[in-house]
Amino acid sequence: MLIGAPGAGKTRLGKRLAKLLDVPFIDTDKTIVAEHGAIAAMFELHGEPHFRAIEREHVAAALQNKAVVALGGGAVLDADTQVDLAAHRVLLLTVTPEAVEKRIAGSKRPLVRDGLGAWVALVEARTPIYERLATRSVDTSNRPLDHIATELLGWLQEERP
Ligand SMILES: Nc1ncnc2c1ncn2[C@@H]1O[C@H](COP(=O)(O)OP(=O)(O)OP(=O)(O)O)[C@@H](O)[C@H]1O
Ligand SMILES: O=C(O)C1=C[C@@H](O)[C@@H](O)[C@H](O)C1
Ligand SMILES: [Mg+2]
Repeated sequence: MLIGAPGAGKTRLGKRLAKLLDVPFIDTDKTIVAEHGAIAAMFELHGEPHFRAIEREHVAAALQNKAVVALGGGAVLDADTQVDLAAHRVLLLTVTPEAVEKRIAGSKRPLVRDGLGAWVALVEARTPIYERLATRSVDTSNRPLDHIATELLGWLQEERP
């Protein structure tokens, strides 16, 4: 399971890891969009609580699979998801504000549309939760994702504790 801030690299790294492990890749943001349309529109039309409830259903379904799963940045806020993650290897991806600034420029992500200040506030508030749930943490700020993926491969191939 991959968790972490918007722009940390969960989707990109998740795809690479799944390929290396030869298992499916599931991105809960993508499965939500496939069923309900754009996330930004869901936030606008129905509000964040509605989105979180749907996100929880998608996370619960995704965790049933033997797959690499990238969770949306805020999925860890759900109490049931926090409980579920205890049974999985959870990789936290971190990134510095400097590095993420380029990545989220012009972003459609609804909670970081107001720029880097909003991103920093969001990440600061969530960091205790991310760190509590993670079994391992990797910073993606200054390294190519391919290197990170290779480094993690051995860890991921180990049996789950
Ligand atoms: N290690 C890296 N080096 C350079 N660019 C990166 C790195 N990791 C991710 N990026 C870039 O940052 C952007 C965001 O990556 P990605 O979509 O994988 O993040 P995410 O964690 O899935 O974000 P979200 O929570 O919004 O889904 C992409 O444009 C990607 O190319
Ligand atoms: O950090 C968040 O709360 C979000 C991150 C994205 O992955 C999406 O799940 C959505 O835009 C909300
Ligand atoms: Mg993503």
